[in-house]
Amino acid sequence: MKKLKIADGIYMLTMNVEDILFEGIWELANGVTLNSYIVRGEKTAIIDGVIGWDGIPETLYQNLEEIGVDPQNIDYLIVNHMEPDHSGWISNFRKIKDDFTVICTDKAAKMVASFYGGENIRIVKEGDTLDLGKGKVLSFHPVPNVHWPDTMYTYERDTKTLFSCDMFGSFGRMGDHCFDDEMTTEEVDFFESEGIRYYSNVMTTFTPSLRKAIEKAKTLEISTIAPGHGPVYRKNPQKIIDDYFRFSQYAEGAGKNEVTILWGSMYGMTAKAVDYVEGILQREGVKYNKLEMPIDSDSEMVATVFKSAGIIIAAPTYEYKLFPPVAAALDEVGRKKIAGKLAFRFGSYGWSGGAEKELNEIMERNKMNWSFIQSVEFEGAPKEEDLRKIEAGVLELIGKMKEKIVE
Ligand SMILES: Cc1cc2nc3c(=O)[nH]c(=O)nc-3n(C[C@H](O)[C@H](O)[C@H](O)COP(=O)(O)O)c2cc1C
Repeated sequence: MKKLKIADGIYMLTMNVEDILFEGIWELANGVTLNSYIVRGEKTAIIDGVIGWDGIPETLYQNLEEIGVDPQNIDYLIVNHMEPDHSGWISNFRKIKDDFTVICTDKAAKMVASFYGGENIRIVKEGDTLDLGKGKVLSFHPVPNVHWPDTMYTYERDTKTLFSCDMFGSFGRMGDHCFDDEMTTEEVDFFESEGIRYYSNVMTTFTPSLRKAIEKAKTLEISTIAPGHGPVYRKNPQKIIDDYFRFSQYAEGAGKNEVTILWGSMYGMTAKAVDYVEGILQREGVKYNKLEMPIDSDSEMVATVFKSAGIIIAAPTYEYKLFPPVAAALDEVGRKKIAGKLAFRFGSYGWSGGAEKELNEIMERNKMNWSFIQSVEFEGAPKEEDLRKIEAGVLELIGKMKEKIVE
């Protein structure tokens, strides 16, 4: 666990977590950080926490003492969001001390009580403040359904620091550089990409609420954004606000100037056409990603489809339906409410077809509202004539996707 000073009286405790399935689902190819913050006036508050710490109260003691904080002097536990990756530490903290006040929204209070047992909970509403002394005044700003219904921002007026919890967070382990002003160009790109992965895997379902949270952030004068996951932005907090707005557009069908081929093939017939399409994309100078289902992870798949302006679905018919791993992938994208994408599908069948029908059902069921270029289905191996039709579809996609590009 790293301990860093953010400003006078404000500290960050951060640890990298790897080898877990985030939310029990998402493979973290590059890990994630869990960030916790301490604000010290005459009184001391700790904002969010690190998952269960390591379950050993002494470690928490040691880490706090290294930044000059006696755990016995922590007066307030601020729970911006009750999800156990931020609040799992409450039980362990109780082993050290039990006379503290939990500060949270009304919705979180109910959950704190049901998950950890609830005493000394102070419910806060929009604009309520907590004066810690020595000029440190915290204010609270609910941002419901930024992930869970209970979420709030905590804002420290003296240093203009926004503790934004899941909002403005990203996946990705942090090395020595935890602040935006320390990062190399590669690290900035890494966290942008991990931000997309985080937004698409965890947040995109709540895009309308995230838009409201972006608006609420704009009402606060912000010098520093300190999220629950990922780097702290103190040089240019506007960057992550702008990134999040752009990501919210990806959820509605915009994307980077790239195509994602979401594909699967049992015996290589559809794969032949995928190879052919790759040649076209290379010839046309279009950046593309290939995701073979079920081999690629859902985390990668959702992130890559989410950020792309054009989607090519290549999958055959299987038992009168769409090849199941591709159908499952699209269903997952639909559950995440990734809507409005521009797409083109082709695939092989043996005798009846049926893939197309299920594709339409998935789109309908999830209200995805994707725009499709006329699909191409072919019997057995793709013939010259099929490849010509596929080429026409790909070229139409490349032409139309220009309207979708937001970078
Ligand atoms: C388990 C299985 C089920 C299939 N079900 C159908 C079907 O319901 N209707 C159909 O037209 N073809 C069906 N096929 C045939 C495939 O769609 C056909 O072999 C196609 O060329 C496979 O393309 P691929 O090599 O890209 O996987 C099935 C094939 C397999 C192996």
